[in-house]
Amino acid sequence: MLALGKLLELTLAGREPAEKTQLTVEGVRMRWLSEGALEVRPPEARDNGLDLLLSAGIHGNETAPIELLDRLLHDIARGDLKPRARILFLFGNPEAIRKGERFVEQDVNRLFNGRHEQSSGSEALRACELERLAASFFSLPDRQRLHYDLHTAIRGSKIEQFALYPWKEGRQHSRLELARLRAAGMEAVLLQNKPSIVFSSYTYDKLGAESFTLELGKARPFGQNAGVNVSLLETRLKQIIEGTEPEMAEQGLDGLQLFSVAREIIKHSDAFRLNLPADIENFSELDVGYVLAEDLANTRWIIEEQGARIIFPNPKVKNGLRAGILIVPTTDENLA
Ligand SMILES: O=C(O)CCC(=O)N[C@@H](CCC(=O)O)C(=O)O
Ligand SMILES: [Zn+2]
Repeated sequence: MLALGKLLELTLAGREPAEKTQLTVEGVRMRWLSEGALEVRPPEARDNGLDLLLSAGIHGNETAPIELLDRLLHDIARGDLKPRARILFLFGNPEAIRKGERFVEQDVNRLFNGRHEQSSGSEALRACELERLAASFFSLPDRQRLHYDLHTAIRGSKIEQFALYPWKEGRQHSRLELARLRAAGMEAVLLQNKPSIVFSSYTYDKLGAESFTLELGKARPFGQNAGVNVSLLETRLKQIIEGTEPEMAEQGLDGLQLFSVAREIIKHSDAFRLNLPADIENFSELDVGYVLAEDLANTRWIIEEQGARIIFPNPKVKNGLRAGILIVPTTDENLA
């Protein structure tokens, strides 16, 4: 296998490759761009016009998606997977990946869409670099742009695999992309309804990509991901990469559950209290009238929405950040 196929090994060792560019036997060019960043380019005659950004390890302890990208890269470097798409592989937070932690000083996934400019430290610099790498990758005209930012969650979930679909004023969510996600094993999609500071929102909003955060299961250390079944996603990604994806029925979302955001729960102060058991699962339902959280100055978050569910509850986030998302079921009537 070509040395550049070992991007994960290089990243874990904090090493630069001796050769920055290598060609596979198939004529696929692999180019190391920066720590944890590698571009794959098919021979011109085989290029099908898709630019695919695959990122993982934005949170350093979310290893199943990192292992998945590592396998895809190995296959490309061995010549077993023959890309027709241009691909940018990104391991988001190398320092945190080496430490096996979600982040070192601050959550990289709260530093996009300009937030890194109001901050400092290595993670703010990394968010800036990731924006630059993504912007440069998605700068070629007249090409399709697709970004999957792969994650695993802190806690268990009643719905194991799901996607979050960013929002932009005047832009409709695509039914075809949802059908693609369903085929890739996603059971639910959260349709966002306001701007956000996560990586997928940046590439959706500023770079015009179809972008998604994908949640694939529960976060575990390297080598302990047998419980995270990414086989449908892996098969789909290989098909997207090789340009062999089966036709998607435009209408059929095949039981995909859709949710929208009712409210984001923001932690305003150290007095913030979240009234949920520590082991509560994502997508747990909450009854109307339930006092979900309390904060400074007698602020209370009380459930008013029928069918409300909670995802990503986390009272340990820094003040000013999201400590959970309250979601409600929605329909497919506003899809493009
Ligand atoms: O399990 C959790 O609480 C968080 C899992 C995770 O890292 N999720 C992403 C979602 C990003 C998005 O909103 O699209 C995150 O919180 O950064
Ligand atoms: Zn994550």
